[in-house]
Amino acid sequence: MSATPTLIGEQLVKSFSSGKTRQTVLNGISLSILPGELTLIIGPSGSGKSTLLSVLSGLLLPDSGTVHAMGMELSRLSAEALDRFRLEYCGFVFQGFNLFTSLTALENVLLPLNYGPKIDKAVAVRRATAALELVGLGNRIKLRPMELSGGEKQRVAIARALVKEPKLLFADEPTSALDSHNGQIVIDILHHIAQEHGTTVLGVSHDNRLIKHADRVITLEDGAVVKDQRARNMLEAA
Ligand SMILES: Nc1ncnc2c1ncn2[C@@H]1O[C@H](COP(=O)(O)OP(=O)(O)OP(=O)(O)O)[C@@H](O)[C@H]1O
Repeated sequence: MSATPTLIGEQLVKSFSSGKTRQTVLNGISLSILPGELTLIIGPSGSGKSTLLSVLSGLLLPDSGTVHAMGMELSRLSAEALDRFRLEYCGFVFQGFNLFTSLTALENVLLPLNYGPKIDKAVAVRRATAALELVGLGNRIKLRPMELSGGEKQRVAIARALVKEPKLLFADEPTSALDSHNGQIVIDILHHIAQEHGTTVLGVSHDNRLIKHADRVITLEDGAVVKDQRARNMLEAA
């Protein structure tokens, strides 16, 4: 594989204190994530998956170790530069959709375009519509979240994350609120985005049914990587 990693974590350590106890959640993790692939981090509850995603996306600083994203070392960025980095390069999809209930699908997807360089309203509407078409919702752009199914809401959330064409797309449990059919649609969309747009897509899931849809699966246990497999090898092992 000759692609240059877009996301590199080196010796990442993160602990949380609660009262007098201190829990080490990331135990010196090193990993490199490639563009154009859907990489899935799996592992038991509490193994550190969401914490790792937060550290790799700059939402959380590690106690020690470094994250290089798109060639920048995140711990060296000021708070403002880190905000700019996330606005410019990152899209986020979460389990709970986080849509504004009073806004239509189109209005929800338009929101991120209000931040960053100003663009013409007609251009913004065209881009938001294209993002909704990409997730198969071109005919539902005027509907509000309560008129959409869970799977459709998550697809709106993906369109909102995609509208700024992020280089890095982070998805934390994107399918856990969905039934298996809708979960599969969502993971197929994430896979498609990685392959067709060269986006680095990094997802976290405890849903083992998603494994076969990923290009690469990294397994965490107790804050350490215990397995790192490519799809080809997983099929051969099956
Ligand atoms: N902000 C925090 N303060 C204190 N402890 C935290 C915090 N965030 C996470 N933890 C603890 O860190 C451990 C790992 O949490 P994390 O959410 O990363 O695990 P996970 O593998 O994503 O779990 P799940 O699959 O249940 O979502 C857990 O024991 C959790 O309680």
